[in-house]
Amino acid sequence: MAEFFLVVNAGSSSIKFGLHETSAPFAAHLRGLIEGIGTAPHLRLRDAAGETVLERRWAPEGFDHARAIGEMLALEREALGDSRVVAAGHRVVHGGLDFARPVRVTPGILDRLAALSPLAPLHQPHNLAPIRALVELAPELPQVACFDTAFHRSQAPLVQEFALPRRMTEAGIRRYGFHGLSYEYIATQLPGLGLAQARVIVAHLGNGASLCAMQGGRSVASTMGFTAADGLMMGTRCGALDPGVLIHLMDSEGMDARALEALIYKESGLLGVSGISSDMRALRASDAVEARHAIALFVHRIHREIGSLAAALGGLDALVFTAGIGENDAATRAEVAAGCAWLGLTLDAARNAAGEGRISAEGSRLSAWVVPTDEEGMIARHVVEVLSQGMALPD
Ligand SMILES: Nc1ncnc2c1ncn2[C@@H]1O[C@H](COP(=O)(O)OP(=O)(O)O)[C@@H](O)[C@H]1O
Ligand SMILES: CC(=O)OP(=O)(O)O
Ligand SMILES: [Mg+2]
Repeated sequence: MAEFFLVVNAGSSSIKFGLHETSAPFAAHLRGLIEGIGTAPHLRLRDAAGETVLERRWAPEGFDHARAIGEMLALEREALGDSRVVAAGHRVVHGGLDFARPVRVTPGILDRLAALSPLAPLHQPHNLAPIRALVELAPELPQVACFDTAFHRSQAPLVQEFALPRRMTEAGIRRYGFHGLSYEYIATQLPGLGLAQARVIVAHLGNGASLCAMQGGRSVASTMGFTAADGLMMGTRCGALDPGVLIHLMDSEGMDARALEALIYKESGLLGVSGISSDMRALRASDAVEARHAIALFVHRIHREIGSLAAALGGLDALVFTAGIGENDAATRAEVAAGCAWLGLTLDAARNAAGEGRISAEGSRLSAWVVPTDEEGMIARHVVEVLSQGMALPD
């Protein structure tokens, strides 16, 4: 009987899941994506060869993350047939101060992770819900939580600090950084590209977006901070914002914490600026001047932050694009690259249009790449690491 890991990666607008083999390279037997939660829910199920085997669409009303989890578990049961799931691995966005590596989930750990939900309101509750659902359905199933924040713990202590009073830093109000499973996976790919020791900025541009400065396979700095609201402009998040704006809105519009949370996480970014959509595909397809303006601001923020991270690295050798926009939107890559000419980047238009591997021109001082991320494969690898430390997989 075939055995698989169930891997679940709940993002802010999507749930990715897969049945992965239990040994390296942890190939996916089946991959599912439910995207457009909140806008236009759409499921695509792919087999091991990457062929689409099922597509489904739902009306957005009432189709929330809980509904998506229910659909995922039903599809998983249907797909398993005679096979079985021997462990589950989950992306959990915030590990706080305590979780710097993946852990096997226990009821006590689940409570500690739930306490971090206010620090990642768009993610943490959605990350924990499938864990709880599986505890109910299969209490004996080993479950492993893998953290987006863990990869960034290699950063120097100074880099992780805000200029706040010391007692606050000691209480854990620090820069954590996110998208760590994606960056960790990309780090495993860099040696194969001849970039093992290079100074690299990885641009994870999805619905959530961040940059990571990396060298020698480790995170040196990142644009995200205490929460996944910091740094770049995103689908619905504003990114870095003068803290004075928040105080002004409290004073002038009487906004409280919940109203500010909705503003900075759900009503801003590409959606708020364009007034059209949080989805880059919709903005590219639109003729509206507001769509072009939102994209221009998105790209401008990336330019600014690339400068900052290049400084943190003391120079830059390579730029890597990944995630939904980074992997699929050649126009965004070209616009980002145009603002990196001063760093010595020239794109090869044909390679950029092809969107795989090296996309910089011959002779470009700074090289540029498209590397598809694999957060799910990284999670499967962590499941094996964690379970082989503590216990054998159940037979
Ligand atoms: N073909 C495409 N062209 C342009 N943008 C795309 C394309 N496919 C996906 N995207 C963008 O990627 C986003 C989703 O990225 P993803 O990394 O899957 O997000 P998340 O994990 O945060 O839900 C979409 O909101 C959309 O903006
Ligand atoms: C941390 C984060 O922003 O994740 P996502 O891109 O999946 O929303
Ligand atoms: Mg994501």
